[in-house]
Amino acid sequence: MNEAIHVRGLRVWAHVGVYEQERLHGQWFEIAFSLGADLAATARSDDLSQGYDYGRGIAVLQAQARTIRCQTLEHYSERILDRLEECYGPIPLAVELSKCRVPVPGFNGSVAVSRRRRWG
Ligand SMILES: Nc1nc2c(c(=O)[nH]1)N=C([C@H](O)[C@@H](O)CO)CN2
Repeated sequence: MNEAIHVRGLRVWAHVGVYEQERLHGQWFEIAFSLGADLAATARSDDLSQGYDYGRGIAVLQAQARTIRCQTLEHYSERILDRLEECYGPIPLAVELSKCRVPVPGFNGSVAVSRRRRWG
């Protein structure tokens, strides 16, 4: 993929987790997503209507986070890709979804899954 828009650091509170407590109380996630796209038209014209507005993707994922209920990062990332595809059409998409504080005793790191559709 030669050209892309990268959105990083989108933090959302979502009710996702294998444990019932995670789904009940919710927790922080961080989303990074990329839109594989030819940016030349917007670059030449300086006209966003000829390209991809990353603000729309941010807004749809913020809205999704408020309502989604599921167990695994894998499934949540699939649903994120579904939403981005609804928003932008069948373009190359990539997402990295991180759980910011993982409820595993003695572990203070984060975990992430990365997924792609139509990407290289
Ligand atoms: N492959 C995965 N493994 C686990 C997940 C997950 O989403 N994908 N989630 C959990 C729990 O929700 C975690 O937060 C604490 O154990 C466990 N393993």
